[in-house]
Amino acid sequence: MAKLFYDDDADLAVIQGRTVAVLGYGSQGHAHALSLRDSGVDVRVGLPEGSKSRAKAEAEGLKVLTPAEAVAEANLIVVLAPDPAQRKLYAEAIEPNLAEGDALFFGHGFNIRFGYIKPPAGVDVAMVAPKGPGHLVRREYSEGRGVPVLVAVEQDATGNAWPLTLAYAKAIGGLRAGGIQTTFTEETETDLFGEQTVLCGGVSALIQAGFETLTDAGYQPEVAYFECLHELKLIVDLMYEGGIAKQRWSVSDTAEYGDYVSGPRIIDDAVKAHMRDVLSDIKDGTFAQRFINDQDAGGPEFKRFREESEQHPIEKVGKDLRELMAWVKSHDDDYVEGTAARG
Ligand SMILES: NC(=O)C1=CN([C@@H]2O[C@H](COP(=O)(O)OP(=O)(O)OC[C@H]3O[C@@H](n4cnc5c(N)ncnc54)[C@H](OP(=O)(O)O)[C@@H]3O)[C@@H](O)[C@H]2O)C=CC1
Ligand SMILES: CC[C@](O)(C(C)=O)C(=O)O
Ligand SMILES: [Mg+2]
Ligand SMILES: [Mg+2]
Repeated sequence: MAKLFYDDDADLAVIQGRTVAVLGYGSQGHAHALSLRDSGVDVRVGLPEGSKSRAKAEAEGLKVLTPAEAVAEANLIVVLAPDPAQRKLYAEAIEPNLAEGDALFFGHGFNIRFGYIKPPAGVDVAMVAPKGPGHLVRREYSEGRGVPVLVAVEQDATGNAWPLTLAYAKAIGGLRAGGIQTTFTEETETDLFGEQTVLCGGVSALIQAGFETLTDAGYQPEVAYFECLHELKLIVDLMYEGGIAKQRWSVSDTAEYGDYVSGPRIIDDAVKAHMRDVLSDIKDGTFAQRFINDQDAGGPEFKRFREESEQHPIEKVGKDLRELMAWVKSHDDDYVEGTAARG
C-alpha cells in the first residue's frame, strides 16, 4: 500500500521559517511561487536578465532576482525551469551559491534520475511533483482544492528533509488532494511513461487518428471534432468523478457494449508491446538522451514536431467551433494559440 500524506501530516511553520527561491516562472513556477506566498512563505523568483517572465512575476508583487542572486539569498531552492535548461542553470547559478544545510527541490526527477545534476553531500535534495499541469495546480489551490503530488527525498543531509518536503507540498495545496511517497526514479519513469503513452502522446494520437478516420471516410470535420475531441472532456469528467465504471454507467448500453467489443480491437497486444518499448527507452535513458541532444542543438526536431502538429486540420476546425461556445474559453490569459506566439 502506498504511503499517503494529507494536510494534518504536515506543519506549514516548517517552511514558513525558510527563505525560498523559485527558479522559473512558467507553468509550475508561477503556481508554486504564488501559492507558497499565499501560504505565508518568504518567496523570491529567480529569472535571467531579459526573461519574458520577469514582468509577470513583478506584476504579482513578487521579488524578482537573477537565479544566482535568488539562490544566494535563499535556503530552499526549487528548480522549476524547463528540464533541459536545468543542467546549465545548476552549474552556473545554483551550485556556486549553495550553502551547507540548504534544500534543493525539484518538481520532476528528470535531471537527478538521469545524472545531469549531482548535488553535493551537505544539502537536502527533495521533490514535490504535482500530478497535473501547473495552471491547474494554481487554479485548484485558489479555489480551495488541490492537485495530488508525489513526494520524495533523495538526500536527507539535515535530518529535516521529510518535514520540509511535506510542508512544501501542503503549501501548494498538494496535501488537500493527497501526497504519495515515492522515489526520484519511480516518479521520473512513471511520469515520462504516462505523458508519452497515455496522457499526452497516446490521447493526442488517438484523437487525431479518430478524426482522420472519420474525415477520410467523408464525414464532416465539425462532427468528427465534436465526436473525437470535445466530448472526450465530458467523458473524462465522469471517469475523474467515478472511474471508468461511472463513465460506463452514464453512457448508453449501446456505447458500453461497443466499448467492450471494440476497445480491445484498438488498444490491443501490439499497442501494449509498443508501450513496453517506450518504457524501456525511458528506463535506459534513450529518450532522455535524444531530448537533451536535440535541445542542446537548439531543438530542431522539437520545433518541427510542434509546427507540424499545429497544422493538423483538427486544430483549425476546433478553433472555429470553440469561438461559437462562449463558455469554452481559455482560463489562462497568457495562452496564445500557435507556434509563432510560443517562440
Ligand atoms: N508543466 C507542468 O505542468 C509540469 C511540469 N513539471 C516539472 O516542473 C518543471 C518546470 O516545468 P514547466 O513549469 O513546464 O516549465 P516551463 O517551460 O513552463 O518554464 C518556463 C519558465 O522557466 C523560465 N526559464 C527558462 N530558462 C530559465 C533559466 N535558465 N533560469 C531560470 N528560469 C528559466 C522561463 O523564462 P522565460 O519566460 O524568459 O522563457 C519561464 O519562466 C520541470 O521539471 C517539469 O518537468 C512537473 C509536473 C507538471
Ligand atoms: C502530463 C504532463 C506532465 O507530466 C504533467 C502536467 O504532469 C508534464 O510534464 O507537464
Ligand atoms: Mg506529470
Ligand atoms: Mg512530466
